[in-house]
Amino acid sequence: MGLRQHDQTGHEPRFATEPWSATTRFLPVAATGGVPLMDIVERFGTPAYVVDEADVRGRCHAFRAVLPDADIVYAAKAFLCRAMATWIREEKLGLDVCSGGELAIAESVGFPAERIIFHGNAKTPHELLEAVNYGVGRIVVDNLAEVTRLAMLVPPGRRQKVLLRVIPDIEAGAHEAIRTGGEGQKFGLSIASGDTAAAVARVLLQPELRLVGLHCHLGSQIRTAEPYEQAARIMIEQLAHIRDAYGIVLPELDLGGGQGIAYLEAEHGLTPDDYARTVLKAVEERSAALNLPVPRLTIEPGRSISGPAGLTLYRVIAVKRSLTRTFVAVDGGMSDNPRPSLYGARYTARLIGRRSALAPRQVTLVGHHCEAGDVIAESVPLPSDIRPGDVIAVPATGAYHHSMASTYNLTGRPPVIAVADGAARMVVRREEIDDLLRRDVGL
Ligand SMILES: Cc1ncc(COP(=O)(O)O)c(C=O)c1O
Ligand SMILES: N[C@@H](CCCC[NH3+])C(=O)O
Repeated sequence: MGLRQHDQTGHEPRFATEPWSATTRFLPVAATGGVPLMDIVERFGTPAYVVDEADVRGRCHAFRAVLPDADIVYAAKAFLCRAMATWIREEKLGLDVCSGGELAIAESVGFPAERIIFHGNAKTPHELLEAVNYGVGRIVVDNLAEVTRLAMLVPPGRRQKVLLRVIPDIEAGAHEAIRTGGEGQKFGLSIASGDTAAAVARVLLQPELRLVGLHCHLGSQIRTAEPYEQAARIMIEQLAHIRDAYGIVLPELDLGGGQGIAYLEAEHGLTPDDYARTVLKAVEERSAALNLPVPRLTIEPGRSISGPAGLTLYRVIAVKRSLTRTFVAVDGGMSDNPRPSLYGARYTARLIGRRSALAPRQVTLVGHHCEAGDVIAESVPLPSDIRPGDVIAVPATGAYHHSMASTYNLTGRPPVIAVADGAARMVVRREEIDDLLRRDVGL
């Protein structure tokens, strides 16, 4: 979802779905959603997360179009609620879940179990049991101990399909905290240490488990295709090693997610086209070279499906001109967007609801939390008459915002408002003080 700038007619910005193109940008584009943002502010208040259903569905189609033979599995951790799980189910994608909570949402909308992949580096026995009982299609084994633990939970007469999560030893991702493809981080089985080989041997010894393939996930917010090309080659080589060592050809290869998006106007995301072209070529070439059948591919995009489809609306509470900077403080902050403080993530923002003839000036958009680091965006150009009561929209907040929101300073989490066909509806309600107090059982 892009934000249309104020047009010459002075109309309020409306929702606008950006088609996938060579780049993903927040440039003026034709309005399609038809919901004025100020209507949402008036009906639902601020702060509020807004998600454009058509945009989400369009991004699902875009991946499906370029990878018609692959399983496209949406990574729920990016953004999940019942509405989102329903759209993903209707779009016939799979769902990657990594907790009992995410699985419960999937179950609550009747998400087909076979299309679910269950992840996690420390799945509890209870979570494993829930996953097995629901009949999830694949469980991704992350460590050696999990093999027997899982096998013991599978009911007699059933065989649980598993993938092994392998460390391809590739460094990719926008920040150290979201790089998961190298040695020395907590996810997956090392090839170099022999853990991958040991895990294959262990799984093959368990009649309750059926090893169907390998998985890797390099990291997140990767904006070029090269790391995926490398990963595809390394993973195909691992499939060939397994064939040579055990005489079995594993039919599936899951390359995880991580496709990057644009957060700023000057940035480019990794398009499904570029991603698919590079990965398919690498998989086909390397398979042919090693005399392996081309495996069935799975990918797990999260951010690139929900991220650009969302934005956050805030109300300006205070404007402070210090000696060095102008601070624009809004009614949300690090509780609804922890990404700047966790990963140094950068955002842009727009004034909506009124036009200003004044030239923009660079401001620092900050939240209301009791932390000096509670910054939503640095150096944002906003009109110099920005004032309390104004409404600000921050684009590209559809992934890892709602799902990572906290109640810091006992702030209730914002609602999620879905827009579709010119109408807005609340799909997750605002967290009220009563919700926060309900958990506190007192003395
Ligand atoms: C196993 C796995 N798959 C998929 C994803 C989705 O990543 P992204 O939202 O960057 O596409 C993640 C998160 O990084 C992950 O851990
Ligand atoms: N939470 C991270 C992405 C982590 C992906 C999960 N492995 C972010 O907001 O960028």
